[in-house]
Amino acid sequence: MLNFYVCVAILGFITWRIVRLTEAYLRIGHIPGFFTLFEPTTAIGGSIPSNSWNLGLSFTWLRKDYLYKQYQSELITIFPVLWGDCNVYNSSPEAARQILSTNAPWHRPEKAMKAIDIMGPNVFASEFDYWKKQRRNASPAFNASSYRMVWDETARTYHQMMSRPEWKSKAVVSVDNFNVYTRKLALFIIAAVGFGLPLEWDEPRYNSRGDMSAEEVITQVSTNILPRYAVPWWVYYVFPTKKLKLIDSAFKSMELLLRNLIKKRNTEMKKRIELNEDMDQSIKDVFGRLVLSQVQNGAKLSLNDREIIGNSFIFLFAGHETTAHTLSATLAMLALHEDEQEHVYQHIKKVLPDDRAPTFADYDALDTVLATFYEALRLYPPAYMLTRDNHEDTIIATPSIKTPGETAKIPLKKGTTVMSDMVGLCYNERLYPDAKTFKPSRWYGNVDRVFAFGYGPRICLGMKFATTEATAFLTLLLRDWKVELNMLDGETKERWKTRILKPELVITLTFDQVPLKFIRRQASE
Ligand code: HEM
Repeated sequence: MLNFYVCVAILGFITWRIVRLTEAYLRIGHIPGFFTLFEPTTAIGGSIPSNSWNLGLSFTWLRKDYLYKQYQSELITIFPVLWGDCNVYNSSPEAARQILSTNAPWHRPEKAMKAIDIMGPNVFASEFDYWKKQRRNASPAFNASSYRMVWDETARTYHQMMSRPEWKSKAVVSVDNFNVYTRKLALFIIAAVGFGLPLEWDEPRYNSRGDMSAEEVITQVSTNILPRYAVPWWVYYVFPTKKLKLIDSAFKSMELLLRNLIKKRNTEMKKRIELNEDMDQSIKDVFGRLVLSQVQNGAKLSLNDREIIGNSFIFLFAGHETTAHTLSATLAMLALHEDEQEHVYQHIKKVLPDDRAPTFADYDALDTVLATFYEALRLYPPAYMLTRDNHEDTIIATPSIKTPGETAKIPLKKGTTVMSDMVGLCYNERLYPDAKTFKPSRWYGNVDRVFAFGYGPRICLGMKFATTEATAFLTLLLRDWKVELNMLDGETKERWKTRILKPELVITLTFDQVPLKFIRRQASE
């Protein structure tokens, strides 16, 4: 009898898959592609490493040299036989622009956004008119005052880092994993400017009562977003493991922390309004601007407490690992390319003669510094996949690869999901000639093609936040220190690169370890 039920279940499953695959084939079968067992973005497909029968989450990176070339097409399809949806992957800049631009019938998929509204509705996880309300409210909080604050906080954090015993008065500093520093820096800047909560470098992780410090709460939240989303609430009660208790406590503490901060800022602002103070000039942090808007316009027109908490969380989610890893990648690339590092160093000295402290007013003049960050971002794009669902039958026009000079018109039916593959796009030779080479000069006076921050109305809200932080940090660090690779005995630069710069693609594209060496520069250099 049991065998009978097992056979029926298997037959049912096979029929269901055949129906799903046939339906998908009729919809997107005209685009070349291939079969695999599991969809890479499902739990099972993503957790099995990339091999001949399972693509794995990192396949766009591992196969970047031939994924699209083998089909002579910049759009391809992937049909998972056993589990998951059949999707289109895109590496064509023209197609990406059409899909991500205004008025297009393309929207972020609901299921992907569920993972990122775990602390409240926010600009990233919303769509249609509700997104417009979110973006209209959140955008003004990212302005020249907040960028100036990003700059100043970055400088403050850099000097705190330099006053640590492992850096202070040292001529050479060998670091096993520079991500530890860039993660801390990015976290500090989001805490200060995103939440209005300046942190101190040396604060202990736990206080004497065993409570987590603010830094520890934010770190735990930032590193446990995936388990918080994936583990159902009842598991915390049925299997209260140490790890789950820690995650639960961190998320609850974060919510309480932000709620208390809103209350405190709200009360302070109301008092200042009564005293007729002009707060438009004095409130610089993003969080403060969101609370100020609530105080001035009421929760109906602006964001309510849950939405402010949801957005603060999203700034952490979207801006922490992305900025931190790109900073490490930039330094790694500059250590690999000494000529480029020397060029940037000479430029910094020219912009900042007499060792004066750089300020936000120098941002534009330090364009060569920013160009190195853009180039590292292109080579290792942290937001490696931008997903959109099609809500109407559409035709995408893109230059034909098979017949150069002609335009390929590709019909995409309603219900199709297109993944804009940032690795594919950032290594597209049509857009970036000599794409594998680290060439910061490709960005001089030309930043229109920075795809790694997205495109169109949903382009990264924190773009200038991130580039300001990067320019400030890289300028300060490169002026004081020459960066080299921290290599194993007898290792070559190429071997170091192959060993270290092999990214993992999970929530974002990250590196496990980035070992670097810093040589203090002499004033006369
Ligand atoms: C190197 C650093 C960063 C990279 C590479 C990056 C990349 C991106 C990309 C590609 C998108 C568009 C996603 C899509 O279209 O589906 C995006 C959106 C977003 N980013 Fe960033 N980001 C970075 C830093 C930041 C920072 C520092 C913040 C905030 C402090 C931030 C906040 C956001 C928000 C709120 C959105 C959603 C915008 C919307 O949907 O309207 N990002 N980011």
